[in-house]
Amino acid sequence: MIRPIALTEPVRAALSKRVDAHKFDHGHALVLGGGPGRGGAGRLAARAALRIGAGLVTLAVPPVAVAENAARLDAVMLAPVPDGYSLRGMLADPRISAVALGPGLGLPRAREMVPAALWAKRPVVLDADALSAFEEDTELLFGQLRPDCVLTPHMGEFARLFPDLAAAIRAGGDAIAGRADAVAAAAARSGAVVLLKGAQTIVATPDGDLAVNDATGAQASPWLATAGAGDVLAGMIAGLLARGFAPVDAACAGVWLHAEAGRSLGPGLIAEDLPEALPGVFRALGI
Ligand SMILES: NC(=O)C1=CN([C@@H]2O[C@H](COP(=O)(O)OP(=O)(O)OC[C@H]3O[C@@H](n4cnc5c(N)ncnc54)[C@H](O)[C@@H]3O)[C@@H](O)[C@H]2O)[C@@H](O)CC1
Ligand SMILES: Nc1ncnc2c1ncn2[C@@H]1O[C@H](COP(=O)(O)OP(=O)(O)O)[C@@H](O)[C@H]1O
Repeated sequence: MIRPIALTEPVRAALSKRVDAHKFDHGHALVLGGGPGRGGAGRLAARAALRIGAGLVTLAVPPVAVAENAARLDAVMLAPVPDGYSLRGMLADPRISAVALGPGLGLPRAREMVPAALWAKRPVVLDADALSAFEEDTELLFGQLRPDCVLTPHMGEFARLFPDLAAAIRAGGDAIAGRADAVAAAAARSGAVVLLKGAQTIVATPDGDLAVNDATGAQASPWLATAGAGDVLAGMIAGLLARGFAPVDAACAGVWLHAEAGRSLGPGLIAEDLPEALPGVFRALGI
């Protein structure tokens, strides 16, 4: 049974901020960024995590990328994190309540940083290079995953981690039922929440919850097919995890708000616009 993703009243209520709360009540998201000249994707994710309401967001980059990022960031904080050892040290701070990595990370840095991020047993979003880096050894990745990890592949990344399931999707003519079965199987196999992106985005949990956000027909948002839109989604989900949302709720609410931001902007949108559209989306929801 596949349920449609909707923004329920409890989720809407959880998105608002209590009048007497302070920033640490809303969590601290850590986003890993890539090297010089590859920083855009991480910055998009970090900005999205902050806009969706995480109290603090830090972008952790290789020391050689600090100058580039310092010139581009204000509200998002910046930390030099050279290697996995250094990341583990940062994650000793229990106030860091969620981690996102993959966008723009590069495959070698992803291979080093993913185990360090998972070691800390904090909710984690794995996207882009954090998924592709394990194409040759998926069992190494799956052996470290937990139900509070959210994997956010597009179809190309999904095929790298689950080639047989991607083949089954293709064999079924890319029909929604076949995609849903494949994502459910991927969640069961990996032990994590799996979110397969696309015009119809599917979310599955290891224990069998299955949901779809259908951005076709009246809900179409075709201008989301633009570079960096997925990096923004990863950041939104990380921000919600940092705020304490359950993994499946963070994934579903993130997809819903991302699509709504896309619809509110319409033709001409680029990835940078999506986090900036969230205040308008929240206003329309009465948040
Ligand atoms: N502004 C930026 O800095 C951006 C950086 N990006 C980063 O660039 C790196 C490479 O990511 P890419 O996803 O571009 O490239 P990848 O090579 O990882 O994946 C793209 C490949 O997958 C295939 N594919 C199959 N189905 C697909 C689907 N539904 N959607 C997308 N691709 C599909 C494509 O044909 C292509 O061959 C990542 O680190 C990513 O985060 C991108 O996110 C784009 C924006
Ligand atoms: N035609 C479409 N209609 C609605 N949403 C789309 C469409 N194409 C892509 N998207 C959404 O846009 C985002 C694209 O992410 P992704 O493919 O990872 O791009 P990138 O790697 O460039 O960030 C996903 O959230 C996906 O669901």
